Amino acid sequence: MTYHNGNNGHHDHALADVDEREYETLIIQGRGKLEGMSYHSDAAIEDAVRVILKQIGENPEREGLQKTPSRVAKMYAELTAGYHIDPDALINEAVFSVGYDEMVLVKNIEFSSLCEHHMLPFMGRVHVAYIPNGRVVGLSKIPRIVEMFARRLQVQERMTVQIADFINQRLEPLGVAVVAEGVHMCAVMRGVKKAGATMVTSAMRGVFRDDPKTRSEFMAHIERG
Ligand SMILES: Nc1nc2c(ncn2[C@@H]2O[C@H](COP(=O)(O)OP(=O)(O)OP(=O)(O)O)[C@@H](O)[C@H]2O)c(=O)[nH]1
Ligand SMILES: [Zn+2]
Repeated sequence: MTYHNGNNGHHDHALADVDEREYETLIIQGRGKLEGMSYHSDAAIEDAVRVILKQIGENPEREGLQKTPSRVAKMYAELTAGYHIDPDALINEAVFSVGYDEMVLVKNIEFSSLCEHHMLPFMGRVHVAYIPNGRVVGLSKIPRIVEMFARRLQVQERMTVQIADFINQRLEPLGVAVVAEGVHMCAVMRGVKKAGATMVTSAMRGVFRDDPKTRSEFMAHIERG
């Protein structure tokens, strides 16, 4: 839909210059992968950033800001690349049959994401454990799975659950545990301004949910740092 201001056919604001179909195409062009692909800029995002710059009282044409709209557009392509990752390509058949049924734990996986409420970063660490049921996944794939769900607009709870459910579906293990610890810039830089507060979320599936001993073994591992 386009909006006209009614007098000379000019649009009210820059975003309205792009109709919806065009806008979708631009979004698709703007997508990026986590690596191995350059990020394209997105004209509609650039226009929107120029509007924001003007509205906060800045001059988008001044030297330091001239390239900012295209930088921001590329930045969003990178920070939201997780929407466009193909989970099958990510796993790349790196699921192996192994007769190992003890806990596999990958801890201190760093993540950064954007909160969906303010589009400000939240970042921290994720710890992932599972107990295989005949199948294990390539070690590097666990941080990649975390990235796929972090590089979207998120709430930390949903990111945590998505990581757990994805591993649960792909490996059908005896259990999965995911704990995320995040610091939210929307609570640090603005609003309540609580710099020291960390949010901890968890998702437990299978034996981690049903068996307190397995769960506390996992918690003991991650509390050790
Ligand atoms: N549960 C949860 N809340 C989040 C997350 N990221 C941001 N929030 C919160 O989402 C809430 C949005 O609340 P609103 O009252 O709609 O927004 P607001 O007026 O900006 O709120 P304040 O931050 O309290 O100033 C805030 O309490 C944020 O701290 C997250 O990952 N999980
Ligand atoms: Zn927020």
